[in-house]
Amino acid sequence: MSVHISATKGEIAKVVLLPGDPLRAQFIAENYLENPKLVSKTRNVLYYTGTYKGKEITIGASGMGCPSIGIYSYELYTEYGVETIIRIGTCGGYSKDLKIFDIINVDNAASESTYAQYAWEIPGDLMKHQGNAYDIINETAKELGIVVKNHNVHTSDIFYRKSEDVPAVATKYGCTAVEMEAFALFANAQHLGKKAATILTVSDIIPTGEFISAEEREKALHRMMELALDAAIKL
Ligand SMILES: O=P(O)(O)O[C@H]1O[C@H](CO)[C@@H](O)[C@H]1O
Ligand SMILES: O=c1cc[nH]c(=O)[nH]1
Repeated sequence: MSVHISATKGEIAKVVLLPGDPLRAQFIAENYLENPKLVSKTRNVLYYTGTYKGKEITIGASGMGCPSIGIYSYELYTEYGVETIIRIGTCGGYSKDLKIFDIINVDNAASESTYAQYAWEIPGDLMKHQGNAYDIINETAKELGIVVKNHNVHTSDIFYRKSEDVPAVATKYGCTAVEMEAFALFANAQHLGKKAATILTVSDIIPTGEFISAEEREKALHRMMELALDAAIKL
């Protein structure tokens, strides 16, 4: 039991899939895991452990933003012995070159966030994915015939903003899309010597204003879910 997760130590698997949304975690667990067991519901942030193709996997939520994923990923790595976290999230495309439902396997997350600096004294505005999960996701995508884009993304603290211009840090690193957690996840994993990857489905195209509904964000991300699960069983 940690401050924000009520599971007992043996109830969390070594590999955890981490969407932002607790109801997406519940949907994946109930539709893909064999014998899913609810192991934590502190603050209504749901964690389930079950098996997928015979391997034990935990699926839980990170909440939104660097502070929230910073807490959950730190407790999972340090209090539950988790070795790998794969974030499975949604993102907004900065250009019309991306299409709704495109999938990105994040190489680097660029951010204005002070999280890495102030938490772990890791300087700079770019954090890389950690360990071999990224490569395994790419290999698994090939096997499943799923097209993934290996892009840098922008991790922002901001969802709504005044200016429609692409923020400078995103331009600096060629980020094609924006989300809100990968930077802090990668920072925690680097500091702790753990593995972390982030797979994102494009849910909004910022220049055109296209977007998918909250229900689709919860349920219609099947290819990303299958990719993450089939990669997770190799980790
Ligand atoms: O769909 P999730 O995983 O929550 O990810 C994205 O969606 C949320 C914003 O709507 C932020 O958490 C952002 O990173
Ligand atoms: O952070 C996010 C996630 C989805 N769509 C956005 O525009 N931003």
